[in-house]
Amino acid sequence: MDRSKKPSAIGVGASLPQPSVSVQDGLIEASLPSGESVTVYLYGATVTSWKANGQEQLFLSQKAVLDGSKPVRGGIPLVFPVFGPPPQNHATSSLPQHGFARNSTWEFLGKSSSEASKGDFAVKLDFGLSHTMLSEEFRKAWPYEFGLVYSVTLTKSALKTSLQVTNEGKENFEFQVLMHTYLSVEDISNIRIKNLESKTYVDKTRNASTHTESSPALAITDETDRVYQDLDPTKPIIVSTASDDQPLFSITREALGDIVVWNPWVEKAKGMSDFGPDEAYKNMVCVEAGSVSTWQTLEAGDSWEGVQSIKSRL
Ligand SMILES: O=P(O)(O)OC[C@H]1O[C@H](O)[C@H](O)[C@@H](O)[C@@H]1O
Repeated sequence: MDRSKKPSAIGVGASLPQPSVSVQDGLIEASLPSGESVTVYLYGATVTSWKANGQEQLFLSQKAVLDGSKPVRGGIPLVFPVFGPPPQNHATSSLPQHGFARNSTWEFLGKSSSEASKGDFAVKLDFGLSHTMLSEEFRKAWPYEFGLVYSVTLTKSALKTSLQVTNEGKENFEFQVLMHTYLSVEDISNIRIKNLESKTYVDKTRNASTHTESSPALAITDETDRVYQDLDPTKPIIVSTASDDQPLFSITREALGDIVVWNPWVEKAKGMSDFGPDEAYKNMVCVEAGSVSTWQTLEAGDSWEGVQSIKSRL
């Protein structure tokens, strides 16, 4: 008799559904028994899909390039160590727009899972990037010894992304960081963004002029590219529907005091070769948690951590 095939009490227990993680061809996928899932490319450690409540929550352009030849247009690209075009006469001056994190290949450091209560799982995926892993071009352009650990945690109710930056060298460096989240929405005209009222913002569509937000519920009706500054990270940014005031997303942050709101609208969308279809600007809004209005200085040996947590359809 083949005893190895005999069912046992332990065997029955072990067959209860568990989170699963698959790793193949530069792609990590995790899913929970309750149906939520997340997909992360090693290229850029870019989250490209997050499914919750039976629906995709992130926008990914149909023309997004996924072969590692350019940053992914959609999902959650990571911006580090500079946001936007680098300033002149700064340590980041020779880097491309938004730095190198989104266009470098990260390593998968591993997974862990926990069960808060019966059947309520969390699965965490960790990714790493360090100085020696960069291309020669990026290493030369930003010669600091750094370590990044990016953790993506999927639970039934939320997707949490946290980035830890460590200065592993002997000299201080300055950085900016941003989680460039492309949220998927059905119809941009029915979207309102709350909890920005009375905050100062820089409008990049109007010569980087400074304004104060007057609206309690921001509507996107044109090209929008604003950097809201000095928010209370623990106060959630709420993305809701205009028609019935239903909350779609709630975004809390730790140590990420700025929020960028971006929608390319008609002309800019047409002008991006990797954005498509042209009309897809109606189905996305970027609400990007970051620390970009000033520079973080990291002393030798020190670490810093920024966290974003997105809940969907509360
Ligand atoms: O085209 P990318 O380099 O991906 O940048 C896309 C967008 O990112 C951010 O939201 C910036 O505020 C925008 O100014 C920029 O256009």
